[in-house]
Amino acid sequence: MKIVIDNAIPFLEGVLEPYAEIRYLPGREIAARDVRDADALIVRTRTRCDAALLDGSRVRFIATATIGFDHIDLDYCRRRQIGVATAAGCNARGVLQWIAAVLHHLSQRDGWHPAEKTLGVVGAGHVGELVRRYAASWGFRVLTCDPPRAAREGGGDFVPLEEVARHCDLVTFHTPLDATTRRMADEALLRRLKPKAVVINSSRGEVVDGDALLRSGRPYILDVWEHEPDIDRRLLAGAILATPHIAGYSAQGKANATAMAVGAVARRFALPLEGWYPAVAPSHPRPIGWNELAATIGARYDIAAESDTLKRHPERFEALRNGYSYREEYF
Ligand SMILES: NC(=O)C1=CN([C@@H]2O[C@H](COP(=O)(O)OP(=O)(O)OC[C@H]3O[C@@H](n4cnc5c(N)ncnc54)[C@H](O)[C@@H]3O)[C@@H](O)[C@H]2O)C=CC1
Ligand SMILES: O=C(O)C(=O)[C@H](O)COP(=O)(O)O
Repeated sequence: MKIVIDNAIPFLEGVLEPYAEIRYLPGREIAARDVRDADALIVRTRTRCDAALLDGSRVRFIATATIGFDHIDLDYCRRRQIGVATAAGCNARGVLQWIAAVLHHLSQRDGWHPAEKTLGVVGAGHVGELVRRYAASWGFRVLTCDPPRAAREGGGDFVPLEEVARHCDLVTFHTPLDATTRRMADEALLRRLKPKAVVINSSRGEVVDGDALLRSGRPYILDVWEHEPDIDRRLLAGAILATPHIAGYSAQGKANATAMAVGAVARRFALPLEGWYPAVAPSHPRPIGWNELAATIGARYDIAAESDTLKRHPERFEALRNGYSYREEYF
């Protein structure tokens, strides 16, 4: 058996070698000729898994060590009977920490307390639901928009996007990228936001129309970008904070992702690796009050310094991600 693996997936070297021939390659460079004789792929967001990559190959299974899966053509895989496994929820707490750092930075910069602000959460899955819960505990009034959940759960505690736009001082996007969410923050929506409402995007760059965002004059903070790693320099320059798609880069999030990918491959090919987990200290999920957060987040995660680095060196977007010191999850 042969498995082709993105060489930036951490904690993986040596784990699958006893059971398969392994080839590590940079995710962006994995090409059709590399996967032709592979049985399985373990990828990240950097490998587009579609007909161009997979036609004529013998790949039967793809595990992605990421939450998002918009880089995988699921219809094609279904037609070709290629199994796909994702790492649902793996790094949701990493993103929560990024959001906490963002909110704390804004509160310091603009001199407000969460009790004075309404936060809109668009998409309330693994990430959005955590954000909604913690933000409410910090004192924000939280309005949540998630039409698929509202339909499934019969309304629930959800509001239409229109209401988020009308009432929120900050709007954070946590949807997958698909046909319903591509450019959901378009000219029309951005125009309906409050004039000083801050747009925060850590979902996928394509969820927010970057040109429209610039034209709207709304302040914004971005972790994800259209056309990564060749990001729009005007958009970068105008961001309050700009980070290189690392919101989910916590040590525990990466460990979860690798373990979930290994577990999926082990189940599919009957390898004795069920329950394998890397030697990484587990996270300790716990509530954290706003005061404790304010007193600790700066020492744990200097998001302003990270943003300065990206602004000075946008050409290093991918290198900054690949050389990232994964953050520890401490709540
Ligand atoms: N920047 C980063 O490092 C990371 C980014 N992500 C991105 O964040 C996204 C969300 O992650 P999870 O919460 O784990 O996904 P999830 O699948 O658990 O939740 C997504 C939620 O969005 C909702 N949704 C779908 N369409 C919607 C629409 N049109 N309007 C409003 N809500 C809608 C779904 O009903 C679901 O509840 C991922 O798909 C991924 O693209 C995830 C992890 C790290
Ligand atoms: O999990 C996701 O979805 C993400 O966007 C990741 O945190 C970033 O993924 P990679 O850099 O590992 O592709």
